[in-house]
Amino acid sequence: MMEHAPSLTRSDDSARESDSNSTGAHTPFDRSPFAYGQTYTIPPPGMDIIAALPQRVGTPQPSQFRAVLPDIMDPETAANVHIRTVCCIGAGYVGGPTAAVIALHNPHIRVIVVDRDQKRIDAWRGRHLPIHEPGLEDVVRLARDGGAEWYRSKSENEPGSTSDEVEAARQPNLFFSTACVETIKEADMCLISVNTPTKKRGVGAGRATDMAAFEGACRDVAMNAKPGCVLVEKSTVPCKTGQLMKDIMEAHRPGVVFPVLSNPEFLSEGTAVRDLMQPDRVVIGCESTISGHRAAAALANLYAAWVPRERIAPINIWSSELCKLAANAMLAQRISSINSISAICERTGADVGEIAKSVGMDPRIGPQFLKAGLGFGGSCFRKDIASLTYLSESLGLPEVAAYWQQVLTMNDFQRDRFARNVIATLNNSLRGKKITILGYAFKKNTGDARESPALDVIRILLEEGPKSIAIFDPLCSESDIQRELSVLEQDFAVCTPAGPVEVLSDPYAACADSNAILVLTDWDMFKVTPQQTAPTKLLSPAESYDGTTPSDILRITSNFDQQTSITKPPTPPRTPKMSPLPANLQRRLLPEPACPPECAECQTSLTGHGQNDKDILTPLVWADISKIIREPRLVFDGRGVLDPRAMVGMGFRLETLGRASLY
Ligand SMILES: NC(=O)C1=CN([C@@H]2O[C@H](COP(=O)(O)OP(=O)(O)OC[C@H]3O[C@@H](n4cnc5c(N)ncnc54)[C@H](O)[C@@H]3O)[C@@H](O)[C@H]2O)C=CC1
Ligand SMILES: O=C(O)[C@H]1O[C@H](OP(=O)(O)OP(=O)(O)OC[C@H]2O[C@@H](n3ccc(=O)[nH]c3=O)[C@H](O)[C@@H]2O)[C@H](O)[C@@H](O)[C@@H]1O
Repeated sequence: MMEHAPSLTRSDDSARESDSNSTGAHTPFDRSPFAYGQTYTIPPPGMDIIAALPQRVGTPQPSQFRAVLPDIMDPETAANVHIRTVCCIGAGYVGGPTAAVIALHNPHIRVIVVDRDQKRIDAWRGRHLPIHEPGLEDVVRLARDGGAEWYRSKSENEPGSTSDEVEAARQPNLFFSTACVETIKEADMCLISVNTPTKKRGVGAGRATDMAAFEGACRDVAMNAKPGCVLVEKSTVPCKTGQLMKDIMEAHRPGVVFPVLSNPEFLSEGTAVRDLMQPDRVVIGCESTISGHRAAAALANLYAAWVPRERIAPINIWSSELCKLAANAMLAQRISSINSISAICERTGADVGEIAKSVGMDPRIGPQFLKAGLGFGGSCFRKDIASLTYLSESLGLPEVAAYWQQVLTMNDFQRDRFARNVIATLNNSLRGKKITILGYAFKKNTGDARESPALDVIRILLEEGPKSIAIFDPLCSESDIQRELSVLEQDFAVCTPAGPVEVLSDPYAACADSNAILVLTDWDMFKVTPQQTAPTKLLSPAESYDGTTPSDILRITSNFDQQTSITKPPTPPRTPKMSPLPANLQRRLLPEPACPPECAECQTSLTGHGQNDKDILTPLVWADISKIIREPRLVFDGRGVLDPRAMVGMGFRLETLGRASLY
């Protein structure tokens, strides 16, 4: 292995490395971006700011070394750093899919994903992947399990030809392991994609980034990596974290060069595979040193296996770190902007959907991220804006911090006023009342229950002491939802047997006898289609449906005056499974034996072998729901997914964020 190690030492670059003097500080917030042992004087008006930056004695000016630096996009430059083994640290929503797509497109490279969480690693190795992402299963299977040899008739490509040609079997090149240290020792490149949440306590609590996991991963690398191993920040980190990494490496391995790159990830959950397969851009931030450029070229080369080179953007490392925070902040800012307008709409009779449409038709603005609703959730927007706010404050820019803080304030305002409207509409009391929550995930097509807007809504509702809160989500598991809700346990009994909150796997059971239904996720299955406006056949309990599985029939026994039994609509025929792989790769997938009948995951998990992504989209029959909820059939649409006319036509009273009430 060692013979293939990237053979960079400090002497290669000593004249040109732009490392700064370390202050030994532990987070980039502890120091000004210009500090690192130097002072910076604000230049007089009109003076070139770059020219005013302090220069280290003996450090060549950028203009001096630019000419001798190799071109990052030149494949020959990449050839200077031999990448045979990539270690991806962190097998989460980013690490797993990213590693899988890199491995798929670079069959000659071994990609090993490591994590300390044994359960997660076991799941990645098994048939039920730990995360649900459309198309992910096929990508993982081909890279992890290898592909069958394939006899391709030449006539497929050359009509008239009769001879066959063989595509060799594909060897597995994606591995999952808990052996972090051993894998780091082998790696030529380490992608760090561990979690970087907001600090919960201590200095900067609630805003600063908790770098503990990231620093831990860096220390593991520092103590074990081969000299010259390329370190890649994939996690979203505060600007100047690259310096922190260099400081950690220098502390443990003085004098050894470890090039540091920033390669932020822009994928969205629910579309991760598509985003990775067809990225808008791949940003690679590097230092202006020979080792930095060579390392960046090597990473660019991995991506160039499937991403057009013009979409790979080599930039300054600090710009790269900051552009990730800026991108998330600006996307979130659009959501808060349209949500602020939605509040005005409700008081004026304007319709926020119409406004978003007309505003978005201006090509300078564009239609995306203008969907009003409960505001943004998920594990990233809030923490990244908090991080940007904290960074701004640390840099002595309170006005900038206040500007971005307002995006978060507006987000909180939105879910707060939504929940308060529910309470007000129910006569300011939830005592003895049942509330149904349809959708817990922070957005559709993901089973990620983290940082859901639903949590804030539930917290406010619980203050009113409802009789019960029934939650249904097609993909979030009961255990994940309960884990998220457990943060409320200090104030309320929540999911305990005596607690009011229950997670149900059947939407009709969740809605039965409810005083109000709250739609909190934009799942397609909640949308109203013509099919959903027609009730399915209602059966009396006596003539109930003789289906074979309990979930095919729902008998709702409520304290309604009449007992009703309702059949669910027939399950639509299974649609062919969506695969991101081209046909020639799909047919090389190795057959997977079925799980044993007692496989617990098969009963509960919606991910894994054979799972059809469209199975989770079986539409809800609102006409049936109108018969099982209490008068006045209140529905609160927090995501703007329900058609007002259709809902009112079915007898519902509908309240939608950003629209005047309809009933
Ligand atoms: N979730 C998303 O859609 C996106 C997340 N990001 C960023 O990517 C980073 C990772 O996010 P997720 O994948 O969502 O996090 P995650 O929480 O799903 O996964 C992180 C994994 O890292 C593991 N880990 C932590 N420290 C470790 C160590 N020292 N050694 C080995 N494993 C370790 C944890 O056990 C966990 O499984 C974060 O910085 C996030 O901001 C960026 C773009 C999209
Ligand atoms: O850094 C990250 O983690 C990622 O964060 C977001 O991706 P994600 O959070 O997965 O999902 P989004 O589609 O951005 O939605 C975020 C939240 O905003 C809400 N949203 C989105 C769009 C909109 O118009 N309105 C709206 O309320 C969604 O419902 C969801 O709660 C970004 O879109 C990704 O580019 C980024 O990589």
